[in-house]
Parts: sequence; structure tokens; C-alpha cells
Amino acid sequence: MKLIVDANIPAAERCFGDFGSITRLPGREINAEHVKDADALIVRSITQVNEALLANSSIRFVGTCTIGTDHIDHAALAARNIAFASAPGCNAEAVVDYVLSSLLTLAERAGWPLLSRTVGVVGAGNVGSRLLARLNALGVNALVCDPPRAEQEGGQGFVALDTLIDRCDILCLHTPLVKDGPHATYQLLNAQRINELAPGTVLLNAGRGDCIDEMALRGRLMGKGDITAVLDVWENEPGIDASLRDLVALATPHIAGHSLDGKLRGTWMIQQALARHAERPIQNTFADICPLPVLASLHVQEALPVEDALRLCMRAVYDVRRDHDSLQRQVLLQGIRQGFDDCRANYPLRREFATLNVQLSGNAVALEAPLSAAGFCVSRVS
Ligand SMILES: NC(=O)C1=CN([C@@H]2O[C@H](COP(=O)(O)OP(=O)(O)OC[C@H]3O[C@@H](n4cnc5c(N)ncnc54)[C@H](O)[C@@H]3O)[C@@H](O)[C@H]2O)C=CC1
Ligand SMILES: O=C(O)C(=O)[C@H](O)COP(=O)(O)O
Repeated sequence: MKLIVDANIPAAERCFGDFGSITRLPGREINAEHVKDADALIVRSITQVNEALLANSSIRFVGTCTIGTDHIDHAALAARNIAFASAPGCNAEAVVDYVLSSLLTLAERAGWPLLSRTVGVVGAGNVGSRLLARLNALGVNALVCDPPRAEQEGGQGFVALDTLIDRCDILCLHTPLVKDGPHATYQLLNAQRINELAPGTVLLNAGRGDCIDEMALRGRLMGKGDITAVLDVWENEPGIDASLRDLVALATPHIAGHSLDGKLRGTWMIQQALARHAERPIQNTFADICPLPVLASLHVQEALPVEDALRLCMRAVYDVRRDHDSLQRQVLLQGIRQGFDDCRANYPLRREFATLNVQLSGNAVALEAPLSAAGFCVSRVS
């Protein structure tokens, strides 16, 4: 079997080497010539897999080691009877870590307590529902908007987007990009809704860039400048809008889900799918390919205010400011497109909150509930 594999997929040799010969290529460069005589194509989110790419190829299997699938033309695959797999949920915990890191950072900068804000979650799938679980466990008041789920499950527990906009201090977008149909998400946050955001609102987007009307957002940030934006995803990546990036409080290069755990889980899930497609026995478990964390534990022996404790533990594992700074630096050095992609290609090692064992002793045991609610592995020691 001949496999074409995105160069940014970790553990590719380990997971796909037994299937045949692997050619690694930068995801944005994979073209029809590369896949002409290949049997399997393994991508992340940046390769457009469409008729133009597949028309003259011998590809029988396409796997994307990502949650999102808006870069895949499903009709083109179906027309050619090409098997397909994605990796639902693979990096959902990492995205939630990103959201908590961002919100706790903004809370510290502006001097408001996150735990007493009302947070609106738009899109309660793998990412949104995990975010809700952590927010609820932390005791944060949270509202959910997910019309497709509300339709299927009955409306209880869900609110309309406009209610969410009305009632929330913070809005987190975790919707897929859907261009048509009754629940399209293209420019879901359109000019009117951006206008309606109350002064002081925080708007965070870790879904897809096209779910927000960026021109309207830029207008609001430049004009009244009375809301705060956190953007991980953008229109026209990697050629993002430089003026918008300058106005955004935390601007990151589509890395919310880039924990090592999340990426490896994506690779592993596609390995399993390819094994099923090729009717081959499955070789390894996820634990076989996921290394132990560099920082295994942290001992907190004095109680400190809850949000300070959350920031302390969070920053031992992941600090969103590093990603924001790195984008600023790389854009200055290399320009927007190259800088954006460089940050992603050379992304530093990042583990998920759950890999850190927080040991508590003395009066710090009072932090047990909030730290485990935030996603850390917590234990008491004497
Ligand atoms: N920034 C990043 O690094 C990452 C971004 N993503 C993006 O986040 C998206 C969501 O991920 P998951 O939660 O895993 O997907 P999912 O498919 O599990 O959940 C998506 C949810 O959005 C809901 N939804 C659809 N249309 C909606 C609408 N008009 N309004 C409100 N809700 C709507 C769906 O009903 C579903 O519950 C992915 O499709 C991907 O585009 C995912 C992982 C990493
Ligand atoms: O899983 C998804 O969906 C994502 O957005 C990915 O985390 C993006 O990963 P890359 O394609 O940017 O490596």
C-alpha cells in the first residue's frame, strides 16, 4: 500500500508504517500528482480533499486525524467509493484546556472573577459538552445553544443564540463550519449579532473562522472597542487579517486542539480505521504510542484563592500566552502566512491538564474540588 501522510502528523511511521510505504508532505502542498498512484491519504485539517485532488488518483481510503471535516468533499469521496474516517473528539479535551487557559488569563488581566460570570456555549458536541461539564463542575453559570441537538432531544436545557447573546458575559463558539441547511453556521455571529453583544462581552472562537463575520468583528473592536475577542480560528488561514489580529486580546494560530495527546489520539483513531478498512489486525493501543508527561506532578501545600490555584496548575501544563506571543513574534519575523504556519509546524510539546497529578496537603486540600473540576488529576498526600 502506498500512503501519503501530512508531515505534521505525529507517530505516523509508528502507526502507518506496517501498512506500506509512507510519503510525508506538507499538508498545504499535497496535490493531484502526489496522490495519483497512492492507495491511502492521511491528512489534518489543511488539505482540501476534493474532486480536483482525487480525480485521477487510485486512493481507496482517506483519513483525517482531526475532529473537523469541512476540508473534505464528502460527495467527491462517495462518488469514487472512497472509504473515509475522521477522529471525533480526539482533541476535544485540549480545546477545553485552551478555553479555560484563555478565560482565566483574561480574568486576571481585567480583574474580574471567572467563576461568577455567565458563559454561553454555542455548539454542545464533543468540545462544547466537555467544556460545559468542566464549567458546571466549577460552579460557573453556563447556558447552551445547540439547535440541532435541541431538535433531536427536545428543547429542555437549550436556549436560542439570541437569548445567549442577551444573557452571557462570555460566548464560546464550538460549532463546525456548515455552509447550508437549516442550521448553517457560516457567519453565525453576523454583523447584527456582533452589534448586539453587550459592552464588556468576551467572544471566543475555537470552532472555525468562517462562523464569525470578521469584518463586523473588526468594526466593533476598532470602533467602540468595548468587547474582548479571543480567536484561535480565522477566515482565510494562514493568510489571516493582520489588522484583526492586532485587535484581538489573545490571537493564536489554530492550535486550540494541539496537545500531543490530542494529536496522537487523532493519529491512533485513523490507524484503527485504516486497519478495519484493510482488514488487518490492530497493532497497538493508545497507551503504546502516548509518552509519559515531562511534568508528572505538582505539590500544593498552602491554600490560595481558587482562581489563583487554577492558574498556577494550568500554567504548569499549558499557558495560552505562549501561543499568542509566538504568533506575534513569528508574524514579525516571517510575515503572516509563513509565521502562522511556522507556529503550527514547530508547535512546542503540550500535554493536557489531565496528565498533571496535583498533590494537595495541609489546608490546600480545600482546593480538591475546583482543581479536579478543572480537569486535573488530584490526590491528597500527607
Ligand atoms: N481550534 C481547534 O484547534 C479545533 C477546532 N475544532 C472545531 O470545533 C468544531 C466542533 O468540534 P466538536 O464539538 O468535536 O464537534 P461535534 O460534531 O461533536 O459537535 C458540534 C456541535 O455543534 C452543533 N451545531 C451544529 N450547528 C449548530 C448551530 N447552527 N448552532 C449551534 N450549534 C450547532 C452540533 O449539533 C453539535 O452538537 C469542529 O467541527 C471543528 O471545526 C475542533 C477541534 C480543534
Ligand atoms: O480537529 C480539528 O478539527 C482541528 O481543528 C485540528 O485541531 C486542527 O489541526 P491541524 O489541522 O491544524 O493540525
